[in-house]
Amino acid sequence: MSDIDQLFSRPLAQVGDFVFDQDVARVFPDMIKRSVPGYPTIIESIGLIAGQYAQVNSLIYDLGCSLGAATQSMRRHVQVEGCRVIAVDNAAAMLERCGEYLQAQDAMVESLLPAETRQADILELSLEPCSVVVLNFTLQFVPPAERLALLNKIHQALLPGGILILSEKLQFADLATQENLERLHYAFKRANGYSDLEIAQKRSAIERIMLPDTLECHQQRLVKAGFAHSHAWFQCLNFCSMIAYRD
Ligand SMILES: Nc1ncnc2c1ncn2[C@@H]1O[C@H](C[S@+](CC[C@H]([NH3+])C(=O)[O-])CC(=O)[O-])[C@@H](O)[C@H]1O
Ligand SMILES: O=C(O)C(=O)Cc1ccccc1
Repeated sequence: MSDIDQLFSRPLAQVGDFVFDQDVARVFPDMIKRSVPGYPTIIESIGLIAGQYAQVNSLIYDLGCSLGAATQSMRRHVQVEGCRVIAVDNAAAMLERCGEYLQAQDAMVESLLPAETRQADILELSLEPCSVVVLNFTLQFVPPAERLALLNKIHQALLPGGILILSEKLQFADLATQENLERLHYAFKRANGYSDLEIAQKRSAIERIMLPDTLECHQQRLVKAGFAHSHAWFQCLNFCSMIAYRD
């Protein structure tokens, strides 16, 4: 169903900005697993964590769902009456495949948590009251100036006792730490079969559109958005996942 990622394997005359189009949708499961250290663990754990915080008769949002890996995991783990997942992405090619994967999951497993897809810009979407919101490697693609407003909106929509699960690639203020973890991330990609050319071209494609923040920046912004309590629950190299609590 999904192909091997070879999108950056040939030398390109010019590397344009990365877009979530049909070519990316076709290889995305392979690309993200070979590019993000800890991704399978994060996906499985999102289901587990959501299972602890999902509330009866409430919504769960998966914002920037791509092909719906986090949504599928939550559907496997959450067994709460009247709960429903809304999986949102603004990329038509990604969301179309997400819908197909969710249908395939329905065909394989009985009585899963209901899930629906919605094509929308998460910056414009109005959120209904919800118990769990997932931003799994999505905030890093949102323009930095819009990030606080998005987190504010999420905090306002969360029910008391609700949580935001926020996963991001991290930047480090300390130069040596930044260089060490970046080098290890490249070693991870090399070990997963990417060539130096693929790594360099992918880096050029994402450097203008994917802008990671430091952990401190995330924590301070979460506080500003109203999340008095947050902490990391996972880090592998320069990739991290946090939980932020709506008191
Ligand atoms: N403004 C926006 N509105 C809606 N969607 C957006 C927006 N900006 C970016 N996206 C979407 O956010 C997703 C980011 S990928 C998330 C992986 C997934 N969460 C996973 O659990 O596999 C991360 C990565 O590729 O590194 C893409 O599908 C974009 O179209
Ligand atoms: O590939 C990278 O270097 C990344 O940081 C992660 C990534 C994964 C999939 C699409 C875009 C970025």
